[in-house]
Amino acid sequence: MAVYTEVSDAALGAFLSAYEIGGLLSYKGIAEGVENSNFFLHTTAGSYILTLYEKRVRADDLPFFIGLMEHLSARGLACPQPVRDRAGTALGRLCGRPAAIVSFLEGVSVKAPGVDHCRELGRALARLHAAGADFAMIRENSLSVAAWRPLFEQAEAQADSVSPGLAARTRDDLAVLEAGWPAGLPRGVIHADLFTDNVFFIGDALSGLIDFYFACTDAFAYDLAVCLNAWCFDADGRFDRAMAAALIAGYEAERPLEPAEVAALPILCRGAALRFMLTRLVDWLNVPPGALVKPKDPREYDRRLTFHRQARDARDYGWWG
Ligand SMILES: Nc1ncnc2c1ncn2[C@@H]1O[C@H](COP(=O)(O)OP(=O)(O)O)[C@@H](O)[C@H]1O
Ligand SMILES: N[C@@H](CCOP(=O)(O)O)C(=O)O
Repeated sequence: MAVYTEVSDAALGAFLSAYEIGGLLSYKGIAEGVENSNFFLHTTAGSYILTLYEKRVRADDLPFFIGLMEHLSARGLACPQPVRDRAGTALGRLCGRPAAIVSFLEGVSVKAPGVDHCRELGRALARLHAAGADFAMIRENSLSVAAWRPLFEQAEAQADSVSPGLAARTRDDLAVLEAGWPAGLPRGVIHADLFTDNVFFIGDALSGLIDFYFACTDAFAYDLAVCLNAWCFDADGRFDRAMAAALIAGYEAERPLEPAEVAALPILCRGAALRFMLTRLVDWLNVPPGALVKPKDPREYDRRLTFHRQARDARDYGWWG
């Protein structure tokens, strides 16, 4: 359960008094998520999500995240809409943390996605990229290639205790990725963390995207690479090319990839896998005492890297041109 900061009834009541969202009927900590503390709020006016921003979220970045959700909602993308208080502010402070209230989205995340889910996801990802095109703010990706070696250095000494040989494998990956990381690809607003738990469906239809707290300005194809990693490996860690083909086809139905993006897909996928392996590894080795959180397993992404290391070109990822 990701609740790093406990919120008392009294503190929440005082915080909510600044908003026009009715009287509080109930609230509870949300079991899913790993980054922030999230609470489900039920008020006389409806349902909302309260987020207290924790560790990896920099306060300076919050105006980007809040502004982006407002921008995307205004363009019809189904994503959380920040709620402003009576003073017109969407960012407050609660229990010593920056905090915001956003609209509640209906839908459920799929644990075992299929081809149709992947096609829908691809379309939604391309629509997100299009809807962000005229968003004025810039946020560089603070978890891109330059951040990976410093992350690894935090965990290097203990890496082999998590998986034998992990330190050496990671050193090799870093050398390849730092030498060959592509520059100059089409870029704009990307989600950068569109895992299955951040995508809601109602029946077979995609109903919303959540969790924009890694969103940034980076290569569109890197976002696709994050999704290929998160959606297209089965429970045993085998890559499912049919799901990947559907994801890419869904994306290309809205926004065809440029040749340079197609050529870069293998290295982008390898880099995306390393990024999640490293943040998971650091978290795995540093669970805060008393935190109600289940860290995610870095070994899942160590296994994905085995696939990416031997991939030759975009066809290995289901792209058929
Ligand atoms: N706007 C929303 N509508 C409905 N549920 C939400 C919303 N935002 C978050 N949640 C719920 O809270 C969980 C954790 O949110 P998330 O933003 O992924 O947290 P974290 O950033 O801590 O990983 C989600 O898996 C979902 O169940
Ligand atoms: N998606 C990341 C962890 C971030 O968690 P989220 O709940 O914010 O998606 C991972 O799987 O490592």
